[in-house]
Amino acid sequence: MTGSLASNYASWKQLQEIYDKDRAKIVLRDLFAADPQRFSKLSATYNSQSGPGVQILLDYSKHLVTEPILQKLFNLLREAKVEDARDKMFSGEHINTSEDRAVLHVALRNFNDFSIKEEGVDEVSKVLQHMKEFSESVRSGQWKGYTGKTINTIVNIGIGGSDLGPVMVTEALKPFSKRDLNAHFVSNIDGTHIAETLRLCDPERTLFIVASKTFTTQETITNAESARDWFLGFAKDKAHVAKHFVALSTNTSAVTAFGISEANMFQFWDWVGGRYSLWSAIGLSIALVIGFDNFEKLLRGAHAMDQHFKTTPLEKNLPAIMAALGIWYNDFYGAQTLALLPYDQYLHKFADYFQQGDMESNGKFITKNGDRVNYQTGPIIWGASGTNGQHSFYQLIHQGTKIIPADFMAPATSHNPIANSKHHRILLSNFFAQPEALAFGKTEEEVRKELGQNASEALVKSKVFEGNRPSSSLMFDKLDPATLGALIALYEHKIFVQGVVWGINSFDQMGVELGKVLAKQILAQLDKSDDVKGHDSSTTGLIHWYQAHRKE
Ligand SMILES: O=P(O)(O)OC[C@H]1O[C@H](O)[C@H](O)[C@@H](O)[C@@H]1O
Repeated sequence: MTGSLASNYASWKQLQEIYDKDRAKIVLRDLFAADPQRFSKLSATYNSQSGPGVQILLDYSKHLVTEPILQKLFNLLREAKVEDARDKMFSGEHINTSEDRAVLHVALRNFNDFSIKEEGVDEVSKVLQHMKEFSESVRSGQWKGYTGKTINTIVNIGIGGSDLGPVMVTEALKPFSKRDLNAHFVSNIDGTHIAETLRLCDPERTLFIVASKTFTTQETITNAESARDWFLGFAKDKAHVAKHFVALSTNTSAVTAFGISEANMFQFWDWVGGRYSLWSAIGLSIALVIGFDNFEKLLRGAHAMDQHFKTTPLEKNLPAIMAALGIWYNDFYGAQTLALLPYDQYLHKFADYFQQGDMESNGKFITKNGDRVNYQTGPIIWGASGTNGQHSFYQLIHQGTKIIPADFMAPATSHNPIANSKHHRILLSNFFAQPEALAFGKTEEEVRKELGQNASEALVKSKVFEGNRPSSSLMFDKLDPATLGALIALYEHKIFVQGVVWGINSFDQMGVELGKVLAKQILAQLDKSDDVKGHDSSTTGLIHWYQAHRKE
């Protein structure tokens, strides 16, 4: 079976030929010199067609592509039937084939716009209403803790998709937050995480949000139980749990078994993937922090991007363009990673968030048909906010031996225009300078001119920047809820398009299971050295070392 492999597409083969034959000719200095219109040709502006107005500029002119290459990349998307797959997703077909599920995070932010027939979709607005009422009651002080005091701290207990989205979004939208409501996020099973967080909490004024799609995740349930024990250590009476614990889940029976009543449960559905769940009840901590109206704007911003993705021809479709460029580097240039580099401190968790979003979605070597791919699939996602990265890892991006495509992003206007916007102007001058330096570098001739005749050969060589290092630049007005919603949806759909081309199922995550199963087996063997059985000598040796050294 090789029918499902992307490398069999005619356009893939043509792209390979171009790469093999012409790549030495793809030089950004020359391409820009030859065409003064390159920026206007290879940039696109997104204007939201609904919801709060959002504009995003995508400049992709500093990429190692020509118009014919782009055309071939779009041919590839068409050959892979991306538009057809997209329509199937939006209509609720069970495109998550291994789990026989629909993939409908778009239904969570749809506001009854597209018609989607799937069980649960008609309940979305009811859950949103529940989230609205609850978040307003907590924020207004109407909701009281067991001693009659208002809530001043929320603790979201969840991991993976039940943690990263709320963490990233609440950080990104801090200017919209209720500053006197503290928000903490506990994810790690390491007892240090919950212990250090509880030190910051007043049991009379803390609300715990247990966020777990399955409500069986070991880390989350263990952390939630420890939080409940801590709380009951003060409150004593189990009846008080109702005022301090709510659950976000698809699993009603496990939630009630934990002791949280159905009235305090916010439901979602199996067609919401964990890493696509911040739009669902999993976003309750977001609604609490920024208010429901802003949460709704986040959703509307994403929905407008959904409309763009659904209706815009591929050549002008931002997610499709970004997906196509990613495939070019990943599969032809052999790039291993994609760096996400936001020049906005509020987006400092953006790369962390899309590490799960992209790598859990497209980190697969088997196609939906069961073939092993003979090409690269999902990239390694990493990054940090600018300008911090410039003082650590950018050296390698500029002069290292690896090709590292990067997405730079920045707002035109800062939420904090301090010192007369001096900071923001310095920040943005770096945002403009880095892609320029990466693309155009500095030639030996330029270095010699700068250093003068007496400079040693070695010094001259060490100061040469080869350039031709590709990047996208994304700009938006100001980071507000709708803009953030659109940006997240943009990357979600980029991931989707790439998964379709590679023929993989972007919506399961079988790869996280094996380690979990082994950990459960090992947990039962940790007490006695004689119990350690069935492992290789390395794992056995490590467990024995731990058993000999532990002091508790
Ligand atoms: O929300 P939960 O069911 O607790 O799942 C939390 C996380 O756990 C798993 O390991 C999955 O790989 C993630 O996709 C998921 O987001």
